[in-house]
Amino acid sequence: MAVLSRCSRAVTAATTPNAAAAKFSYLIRALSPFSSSSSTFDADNGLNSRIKPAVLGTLKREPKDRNVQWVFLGCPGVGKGTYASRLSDLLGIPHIATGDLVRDELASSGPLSSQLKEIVNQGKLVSDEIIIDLLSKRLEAGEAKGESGFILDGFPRTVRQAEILEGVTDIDLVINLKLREEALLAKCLGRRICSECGGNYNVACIDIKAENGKPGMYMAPLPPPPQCASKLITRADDTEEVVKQRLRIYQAMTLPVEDFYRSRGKLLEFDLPGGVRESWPKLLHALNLEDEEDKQSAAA
Ligand SMILES: Nc1ncnc2c1ncn2[C@@H]1O[C@H](COP(=O)(O)OP(=O)(O)O)[C@@H](O)[C@H]1O
Repeated sequence: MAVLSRCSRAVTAATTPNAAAAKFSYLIRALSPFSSSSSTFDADNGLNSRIKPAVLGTLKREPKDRNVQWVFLGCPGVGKGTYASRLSDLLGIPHIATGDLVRDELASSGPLSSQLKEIVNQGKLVSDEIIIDLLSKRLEAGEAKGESGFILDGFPRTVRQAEILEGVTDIDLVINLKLREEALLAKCLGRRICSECGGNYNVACIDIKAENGKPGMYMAPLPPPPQCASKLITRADDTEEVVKQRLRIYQAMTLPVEDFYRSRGKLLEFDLPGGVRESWPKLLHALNLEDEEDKQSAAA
């Protein structure tokens, strides 16, 4: 769509968040024809009662409703990809991970490839312009296939990215995944990806003992299915040094994004109580989505 490529170019040229937002607006408005039907958050209620009606409202899929537009926030290794992809399967909404878009670009040996490789392998953030350009193209391709709604993972990662997104579409809910710091590094180092299907697994077995009044935590490994076992690869940026740098950059650049959404009443804080088996049902409960899973299991 011409409008979309015009917008990608416009964002590249923009110098301030407002200018970028104004130009980028063509893009997401074109992708979200129903973006004015935003969720209603009741700031006077408690967190769950504030979130649940919004979630339910967007799941009703009444004729004029669009699909949900959610964002996953959280430190490297917290499990954004795992939970976003499960929710994407459950709700039939695309899971768009900007880290995957960057890795696809790296693998393509396109013009950006060597520039990106250097940035990513040092644990640094890619420029807002490049990431918005990659995201625009992904959204455009999705729109052409009739996609509606999204679960974003890894975007926004700076306040400027959040301002641009907020300026152009309504994000219904931001799920902020939290995990004890001791577990994050081990989770990144244990991460394995199937080179064929892209599935995410983890060989780390996290067993934090209770200490000084703090409870222990156990997270079982997430093993690959037999067909993926011989095709596992490790991300080049999942080395100890680079993960530590990514964690530092998260604190500096992405923590303020949590505040950005918190102040707008869109942030759902979710403390992961353990591994997927323990955490998934609790996350569904927090999102009031247990019925969706029951329906899916019954249909299977
Ligand atoms: N929104 C973004 N802004 C800038 N850089 C990004 C963004 N998303 C991904 N990247 C780049 O891609 C890398 C991998 O991203 P991701 O897979 O989301 O990693 P993480 O495990 O650190 O959450 C990041 O370290 C960064 O270089």
